[in-house]
Amino acid sequence: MVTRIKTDICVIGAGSGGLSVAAGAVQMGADAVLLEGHKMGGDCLNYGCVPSKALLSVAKQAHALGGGGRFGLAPSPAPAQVDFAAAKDHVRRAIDTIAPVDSEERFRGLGVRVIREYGRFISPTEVQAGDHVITARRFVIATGSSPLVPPINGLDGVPYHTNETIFEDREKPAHLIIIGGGPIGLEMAQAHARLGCQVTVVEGARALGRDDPEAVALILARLREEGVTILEGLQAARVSGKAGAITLETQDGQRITGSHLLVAVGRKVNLDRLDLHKAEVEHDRAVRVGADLRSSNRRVYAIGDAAGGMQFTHVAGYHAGVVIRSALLGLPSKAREDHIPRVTYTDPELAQIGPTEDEARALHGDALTVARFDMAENDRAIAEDRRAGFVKVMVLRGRPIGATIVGASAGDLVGIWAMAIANRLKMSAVAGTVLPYPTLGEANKRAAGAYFSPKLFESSVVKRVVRTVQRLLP
Ligand SMILES: Cc1cc2nc3c(=O)[nH]c(=O)nc-3n(C[C@H](O)[C@H](O)[C@H](O)COP(=O)(O)OP(=O)(O)OC[C@H]3O[C@@H](n4cnc5c(N)ncnc54)[C@H](O)[C@@H]3O)c2cc1C
Ligand SMILES: NC(=O)c1ccc[n+]([C@@H]2O[C@H](COP(=O)([O-])OP(=O)(O)OC[C@H]3O[C@@H](n4cnc5c(N)ncnc54)[C@H](O)[C@@H]3O)[C@@H](O)[C@H]2O)c1
Repeated sequence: MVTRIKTDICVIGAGSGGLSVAAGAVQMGADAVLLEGHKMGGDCLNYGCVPSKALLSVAKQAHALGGGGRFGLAPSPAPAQVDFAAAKDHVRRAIDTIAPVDSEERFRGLGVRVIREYGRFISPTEVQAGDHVITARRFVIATGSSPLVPPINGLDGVPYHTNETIFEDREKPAHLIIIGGGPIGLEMAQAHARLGCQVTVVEGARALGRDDPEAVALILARLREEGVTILEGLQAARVSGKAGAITLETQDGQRITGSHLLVAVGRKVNLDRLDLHKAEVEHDRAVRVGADLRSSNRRVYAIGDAAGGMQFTHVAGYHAGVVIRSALLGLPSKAREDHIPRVTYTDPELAQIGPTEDEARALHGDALTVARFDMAENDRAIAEDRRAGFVKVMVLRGRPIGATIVGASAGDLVGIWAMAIANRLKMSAVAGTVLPYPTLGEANKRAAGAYFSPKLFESSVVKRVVRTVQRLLP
């Protein structure tokens, strides 16, 4: 028998974006229904950010154990003796520790009606989930994305991992072949290499191809030093073999044999189950939305990965805020992308916000100034021997529009530029901030200082003024 529910807001998908909308909605007094067909917490908690960062952290510890020699500590064997299954226990513990925050129980407690079924539109104003039919004033599609599995010859005949299975596997791969040198491919490459696996990355174009080439070169050099083989400009064309002995053949005929295979070639938005045509919601590879995140059906919003822009947890959370303002308060609300940072958590980390140097030069030509500071000159980086990297800031008419940071803790360091760009602050706001010494964060202030140095120290006008003032002073 069908149960009919009427609500203010029906959220489809309980991942990073959907959970934030549902929690915000009930806490602000709206009635909300939340649909989830699979695991509460979505990709980030179960198959994405959390397990990948947990595995990277074990790998970092293992790597550190092998690197004491340069500090005069008795060197341990490198790589450290790794209990791979125990590393996966750490991954599981991290997920289990966070899971209650995203759980059905917590959301029911907040007052959200949670239905553990996949939802599909049956009309422009109704969604069916199991034997529930939900009529809502507003719908939010927050269905996320899944690993894209490319049509590589033979792939369906061999066992392979995606991000949905690799974190579960407790058996240490002797040789992991990774198709795709994007953030997933490279994070997993470094994690596995540091845990004692042989790793080969096969990348069809350029690894981390959307990022600043100078920063990427630094990361690839580090990965190669650590033993990762990275083959660029080689499309995977065919795979064959069986568990434990998988051969990948590239388009130009090179053959690589490994024990395990990870496919990490991008994402496919989860739209298949939604019957979007019944809701008159237009889509291509994602739901088509405007800056207000509304689709062709004004009652229906799309957020996070489903909205087709930047695919990050913090973007899904930011979208949730935009939708809440519009759907709950009826206020005009638009999403921006210019102030959104992204970070790849290799070691060194790579953080980017706004355009890269090349992109900014193409957009603004001679009006652009690039301010830079090398981590090698940061006292804390020297003290800790973490000197690789730099801060580069793209500046237009005195305001930062982009930043690239590569180096230790780049993901944390980029925060100050995220704040500056989000609030359209001037470079003087960063240059004029006093930061504690010695911190890596001072590199940001020094980059801002580098922007002003030529104006201050190479200006004949400044020199003339100072000389005049000095003559007049008693
Ligand atoms: C390996 C990996 C590492 C990552 N690392 C990071 C990182 O470090 N930092 C970062 O910011 N981002 C990272 N990401 C990206 C991040 O995970 C996603 O951008 C984020 O999870 C998107 O949130 P979302 O709410 O759009 O979708 P999701 O979190 O994927 O949630 C969507 C939910 O909708 C459900 N669903 C789908 N269809 C339906 C339906 N019809 N009815 C009901 N429920 C449905 C799904 O089961 C899922 O639970 C990573 C991704 C991967 C794969
Ligand atoms: N730290 C983070 O925030 C983080 C980490 C992981 C993933 N993510 C999110 O997940 C998204 C997906 O990551 P991803 O790494 O899977 O995708 P991606 O699209 O960023 O990279 C995939 C790579 O695979 C290559 N490729 C495609 N087909 C190929 C083939 N047949 N042979 C060889 N190479 C091929 C592409 O050239 C590309 O470089 C990211 O863009 C990001 O939004 C974020």
